[in-house]
Amino acid sequence: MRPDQIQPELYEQQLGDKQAELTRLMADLSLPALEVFASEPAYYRMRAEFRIWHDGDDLFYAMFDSADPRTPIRTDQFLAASRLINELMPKLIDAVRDVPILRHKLFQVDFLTTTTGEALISLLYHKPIDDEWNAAARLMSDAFPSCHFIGRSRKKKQILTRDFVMETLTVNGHKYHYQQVENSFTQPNAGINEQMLAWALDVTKDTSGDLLEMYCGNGNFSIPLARHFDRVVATEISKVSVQSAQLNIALNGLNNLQVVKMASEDVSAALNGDVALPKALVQAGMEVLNPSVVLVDPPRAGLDDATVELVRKVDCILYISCNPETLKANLEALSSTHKVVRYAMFDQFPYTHHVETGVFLERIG
Ligand SMILES: C[S@@+](CC[C@H](N)C(=O)[O-])C[C@H]1O[C@@H](n2cnc3c(N)ncnc32)[C@H](O)[C@@H]1O
Repeated sequence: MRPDQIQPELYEQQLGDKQAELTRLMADLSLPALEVFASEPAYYRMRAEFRIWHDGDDLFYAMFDSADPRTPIRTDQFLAASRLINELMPKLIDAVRDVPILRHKLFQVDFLTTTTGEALISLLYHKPIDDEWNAAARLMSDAFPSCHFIGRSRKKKQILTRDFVMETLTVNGHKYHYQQVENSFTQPNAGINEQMLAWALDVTKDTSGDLLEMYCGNGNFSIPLARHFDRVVATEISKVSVQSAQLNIALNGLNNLQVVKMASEDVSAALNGDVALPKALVQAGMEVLNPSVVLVDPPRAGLDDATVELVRKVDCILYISCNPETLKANLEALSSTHKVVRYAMFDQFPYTHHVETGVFLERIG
């Protein structure tokens, strides 16, 4: 992405263009009216990554245009990133510039921030980092209260204080607390995420019984949704995300949500009866789970055939998608048993062609 693509004065127009594009793509499907959720037009991304460009003893943040990937675009401020990232950007460059061990061979900086004012800053190096680097980084970090620093070089990660931030999201007046770990999946646009969570609570408000969730990440959806259900079993492939989800369950005082580390393919094979139920699913209470809703939030590839067959067995399907193309293919496959009763577009990634979509399906007849 080029920084000059962020043009808040054109926000409404780009949102309208995206809505038109999504409507064109989905034209063959039978869908209810589209609910459109707008982003903040600027300062909406809680994380951002920048390359570092060196110019003699000076250095600056750089971004690249995919059409011209060799030419750095100096990026002193980035309107898409949170206000806190914009505040930290010049402060960090000033702190690093005059300390050779921090500056030398620094090639990337990653920021992860929260709506509550915490920041995690990762400094990535093309050189080994050692105790001397650690001491210099600690000295620098004194000037950055509420910031946590990580140094990375090939095969080495030095965590100065911690490698996560604590986020609090407010949905319908309730506060939900989440640990978010460096390099693990988190929804980038906190404002849109709060709107997605409110929408997921709204579409499931009249359902009761149990919830089965796949691709649960750090429990982003599971935690607010658990209040609508008797029991929830959620699954996820990433060990780090599962550990965060376990912590987040405790942080939010839930006792009806179990998270299992397992690939969706294995969950589907077991629940479709192709293989015996793995011990981890038995221990999570899957044998007695009677889901009235299944929630899926897969990566861009969408649902594989076995997972489509699994979700088809459940009366209601809540599907959050970051790729309308694969969503469309999955909806076509599900159209013989389910109909879409709610349909929403969330502008998670303004000024890009990416769009996040939510659909809620009910069994036909
Ligand atoms: C789009 S993210 C959604 C995460 C979460 N629902 C959220 O809102 O933050 C997709 C998640 O699917 C997980 N994932 C990717 N491939 C998977 C697989 N084959 N089986 C299970 N989980 C997978 C990723 O680790 C990631 O956490």
